[in-house]
Amino acid sequence: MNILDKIVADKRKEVTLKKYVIPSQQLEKSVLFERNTNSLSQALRDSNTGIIAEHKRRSPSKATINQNTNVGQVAKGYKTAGVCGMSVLTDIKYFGGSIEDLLLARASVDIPLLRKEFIVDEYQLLEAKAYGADVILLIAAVLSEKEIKELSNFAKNLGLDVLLEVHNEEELKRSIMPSLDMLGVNNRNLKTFEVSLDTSKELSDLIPDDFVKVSESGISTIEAIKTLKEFGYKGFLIGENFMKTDNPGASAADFIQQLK
Ligand SMILES: O=P(O)(O)OC[C@@H](O)[C@@H](O)c1c[nH]c2ccccc12
Repeated sequence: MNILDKIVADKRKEVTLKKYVIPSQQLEKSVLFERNTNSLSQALRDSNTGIIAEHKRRSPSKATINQNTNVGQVAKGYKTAGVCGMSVLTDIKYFGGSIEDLLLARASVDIPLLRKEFIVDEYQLLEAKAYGADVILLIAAVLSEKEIKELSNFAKNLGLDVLLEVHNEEELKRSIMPSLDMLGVNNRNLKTFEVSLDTSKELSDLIPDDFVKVSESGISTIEAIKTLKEFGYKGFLIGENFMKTDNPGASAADFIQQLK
């Protein structure tokens, strides 16, 4: 079993338990369920910088990145920095996040928020909406074409933007469908943790122009963004490079300033 299989097996158990504790009907009663969402794909289309900044305490590939964060403050810092959106990791076991992190970010800022999670069940989409998300991530490596279709349509009906993440040509080819807003290429292989920006470069031509292209992971330099832009990317998902500093918001601000 690779790490991704383990994460997904644990996730299925977690979702089963959560359904008992907080049934779907209860999620639908959340005041946030009625909230009008903000589109990240539109924000990226309108932007020259395209930064999506992530809140990430730790990861299986890196252990601790930053355990002393106040997610509300990080969200405000990212917003002030001028990011297009913020990604909030909500997985507890492997990334040290929580669904409450999403809620705290929502209470602090009005920018588009991405629920960064291993989504395997519609329940998690109801939860995303109920806790204030605008966007959800679907990971092709853990979903069939049918699952991607069902989950993305379900998300669209809730008014959520959909970012579909791929890592290779096979995943990309079976995943392209109209219910997606953004196609993300993860430069990190979630099974081996190997990182290479070449993944984004190699797959860019295969992504139809109607989708906003996002490059994810391992981005830490202005040079990298300039190169990725030449390959058609409009969005850049950055976690560790900001989170490893004492002040993620300030480091995002400094980065975005240099991009302008
Ligand atoms: O910290 P980085 O290398 O900048 O990466 C951020 C983000 O791309 C990464 O956290 C990520 C991309 N896809 C994921 C799927 C699940 C968990 C995490 C991720």
